[in-house]
Amino acid sequence: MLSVAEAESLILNLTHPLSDRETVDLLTASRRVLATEVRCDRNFPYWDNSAMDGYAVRFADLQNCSPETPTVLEVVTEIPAGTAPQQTIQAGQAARLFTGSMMPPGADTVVMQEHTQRQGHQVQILQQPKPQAFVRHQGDYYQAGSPLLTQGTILNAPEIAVLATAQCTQIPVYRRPIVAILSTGSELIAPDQPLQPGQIIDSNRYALAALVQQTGAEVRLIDTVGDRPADVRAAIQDALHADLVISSGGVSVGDYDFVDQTLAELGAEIHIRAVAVKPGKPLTVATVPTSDGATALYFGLPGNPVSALVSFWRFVQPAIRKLSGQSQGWAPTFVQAKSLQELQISGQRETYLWGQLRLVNGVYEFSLAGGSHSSGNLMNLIHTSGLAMLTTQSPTVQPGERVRVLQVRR
Ligand SMILES: Nc1nc2c(c(=O)[nH]1)N[C@H]1C(S)=C(S)[C@@H](COP(=O)(O)OP(=O)(O)OC[C@H]3O[C@@H](n4cnc5c(N)ncnc54)[C@H](O)[C@@H]3O)O[C@H]1N2
Ligand code: MOO
Ligand SMILES: [Mg+2]
Repeated sequence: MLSVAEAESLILNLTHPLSDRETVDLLTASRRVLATEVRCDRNFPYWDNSAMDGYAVRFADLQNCSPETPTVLEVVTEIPAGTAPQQTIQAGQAARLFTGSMMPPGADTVVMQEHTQRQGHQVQILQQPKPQAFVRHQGDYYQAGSPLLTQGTILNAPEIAVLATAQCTQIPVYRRPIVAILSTGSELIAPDQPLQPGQIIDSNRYALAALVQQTGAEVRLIDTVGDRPADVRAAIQDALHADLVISSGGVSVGDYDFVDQTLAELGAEIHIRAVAVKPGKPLTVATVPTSDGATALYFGLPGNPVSALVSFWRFVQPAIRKLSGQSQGWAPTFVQAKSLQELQISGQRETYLWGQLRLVNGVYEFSLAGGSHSSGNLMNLIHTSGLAMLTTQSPTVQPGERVRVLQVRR
């Protein structure tokens, strides 16, 4: 059986970023992935400007200014923000200006208003400034033509602000991956149907749809299918129009587990059948030829609700991130946390225990979910924000000891 690390690297090697692009505007760019490098042909700040409401002065005019020995300057012009200075400041002169106002030629320093006393057309400078004080110089923060944003960056508020400032209003991004979601199982009913003995309400469909959306991909729901080979085959063929397929159920060794067999019939190359991980041991990863000559990446997740979610977080989410064109940050985030309880595993599989991860006074703390850690128990998954990882080399963690925790972004 493959180790988790082997499965992870195999999956990432099988995942090829999409190259199709589309254009979005600044208001629809959130969480999209930039498909090109962006440079700006302007400096930032665009021009020297004031960081304070006050007076633009010539530093050379000022000597040992204090309330007792103020320098008196002639205020020859006013420069409201948004206007261009009309006048060069000469020796003995000052300009009234405001935060964001352009610096006038001749002036090199700003004195904040609180350090001045205005008297008609004159201003007294009551405190000696440092040379160039409160001037935000052209190009201090960014020099025209240098790289600004790299291809593959996820666009969040800071990056969108930068794009707006660079006057980049039509933004090339990668198209979102389309992810098909398919639940298999003759026992499954939809949540709005009456429950008959032996049936199970399909929860994986909804959990996986939420996770796929949170990962920035587009969901394509395939009709839930019973454990009949012909139906499973038709459903998988339907799903293969997507870039990536996630099915749940039917990947173990039971008589009604038809996913692997169906994939093989469809010409798939099956790369993974099981991983030494708990929960989530039966995991099918395949590449399947599609009718239009492309290849879809197929994840057959185990049906148990916890196994399906943990497999998604550990293996599928990184693949969707890579598929999306993100240049980095595909891998799950692991942090070192202090365990609040004793953690213990048995058996030979790398094991993930779910619970809550909190940052308390700068230290991550992991609190194990109460109740049964069974892969069929989705009830105590509520509020899960971390999965503590225990390996066969160190199968126990004492309260207060450190443990690696996979951070589940909420
Ligand atoms: N003899 C063995 N039996 C099992 C093994 C094994 O190694 N040998 N592995 C066990 C493990 S571990 C897991 S995990 C499961 C995986 O089973 P399948 O992927 O084949 O899934 P199913 O048999 O179809 O269902 C398992 C379980 O999950 C429930 N389920 C399925 N789909 C959904 C859904 N959409 N929403 C909610 N619940 C779902 C299903 O009713 C079953 O209870 O196999 C073990 N068995
Ligand atoms: O590996 Mo299964 O996912 O433990 O229940
Ligand atoms: Mg089964």
